[in-house]
Amino acid sequence: MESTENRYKYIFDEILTLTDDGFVVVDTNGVITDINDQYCKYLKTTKEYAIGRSIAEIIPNTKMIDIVNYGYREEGAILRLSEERDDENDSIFLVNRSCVYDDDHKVIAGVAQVKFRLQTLDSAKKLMREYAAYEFYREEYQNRSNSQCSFDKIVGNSSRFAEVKKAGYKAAKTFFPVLLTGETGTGKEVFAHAIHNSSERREKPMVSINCAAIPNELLESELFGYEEGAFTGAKKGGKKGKFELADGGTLFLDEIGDMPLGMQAKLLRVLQEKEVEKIGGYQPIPVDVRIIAATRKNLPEMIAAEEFREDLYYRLNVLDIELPPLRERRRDIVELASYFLNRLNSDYKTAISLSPEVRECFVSYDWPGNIRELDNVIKSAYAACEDFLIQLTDLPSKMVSRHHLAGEGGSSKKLNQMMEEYEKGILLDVLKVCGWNCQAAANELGIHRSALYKKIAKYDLQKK
Ligand SMILES: Nc1ncnc2c1ncn2[C@@H]1O[C@H](COP(=O)(O)OP(=O)(O)OP(=O)(O)O)[C@@H](O)[C@H]1O
Repeated sequence: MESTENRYKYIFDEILTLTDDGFVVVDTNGVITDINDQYCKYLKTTKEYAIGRSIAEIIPNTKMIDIVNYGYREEGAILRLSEERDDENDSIFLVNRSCVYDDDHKVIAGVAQVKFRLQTLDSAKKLMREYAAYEFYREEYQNRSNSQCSFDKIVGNSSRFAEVKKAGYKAAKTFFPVLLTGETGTGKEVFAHAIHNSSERREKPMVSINCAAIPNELLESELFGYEEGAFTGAKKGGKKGKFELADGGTLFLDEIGDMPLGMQAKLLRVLQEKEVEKIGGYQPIPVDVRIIAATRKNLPEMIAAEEFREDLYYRLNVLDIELPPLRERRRDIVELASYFLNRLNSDYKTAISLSPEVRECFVSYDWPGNIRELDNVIKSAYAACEDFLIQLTDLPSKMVSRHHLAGEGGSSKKLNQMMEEYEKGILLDVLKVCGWNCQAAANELGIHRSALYKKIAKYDLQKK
């Protein structure tokens, strides 16, 4: 049976072999009794040579002689082992030194531990810090996108828009692809976010790509990624494509109507196979992505003109949601305008409001740029306004001149005529949406049913 002393010697040797650190042990005279290979390798010596020699001979600037002579310990000291090494980082380490006592508290040896993996530890700490920062921004981003883009936060309560929101909410509860159509600035992107944020995928990323904004030759690498060395200028380590980044979440393909035909074929293949092949890669990567596409183009017309693939259209257009232009939901205009103005008021601690004439002008204007245009008009009027009230003079001249056709320079009768036309338009919209159910339409308009009958008679409104 092994003696206790031998047993510990074997264990001690094994520990010195297994560790990544350098270890050296000296006796009370500073003579090396043990040293492991890791330390020898660094010192460019061998165990056979070092053991039995004074440590000062092997490491000229050693402190181990003091440690055993004066009996103290030192933790976390920075050591620069050799001045001659050219790579400075390679010669700086963290060192723990200590003396060993026997039962009578007499110094019997000195031990030094050199942490060669200092750089690795530092990198790990740096990574941890960066990961914490990344987590912070990820949560912030998620909070912001969740708070700004959920269906209950989307402004607009006209019956036409409420129907569209309902369709969006229903779509969010399925996993089918969604095609969002509508003029520019009608809120397609906002809707895409709301669908993602109301879906089961909300904890996973929603990744967006604007197919019109990316040059054709880059679109493929943006969507599918590439392997290192795939082409001249490819990044070291390659690059993940949007499909991979959106794995488990949603990929928003904005302006899909601008995707070149060649790319449409590749996209179709990915949607069919549910896997992507990186440029320069051989292994297909499985991806689980929900697609939401958007366009302001008329895809059926593009299909007829052979500019858009019909098979891709049917893949994308499982659920079709059309965002109505603002002029078809005039009841939302003032609410949206107030929403944008309140946002500015709260940001800049002001209390600016809209004059009744401005409201009228807004309701009668056609808003070709839709909600985006309205947002911009509010911003420029807010900047231009001198009192606490936004007046017609603060609006872009093209809007006011059209509005003035009805007011200034003419009689008030002309304005009345215009207002009546708009009232007629709103009544027709609401009646249409309510299927000509007068009670429902009156409720929607917030007027009594008899008042609605009078207006129907006044304008001679009829179901076509
Ligand atoms: N219902 C809404 N409530 C508040 N702001 C909205 C709403 N819909 C859209 N917006 C704002 O209007 C602007 C345009 O919206 P968005 O970018 O979603 O439109 P889009 O239809 O995707 O436009 P495009 O086709 O030009 O890309 C954005 O600033 C958005 O925040």
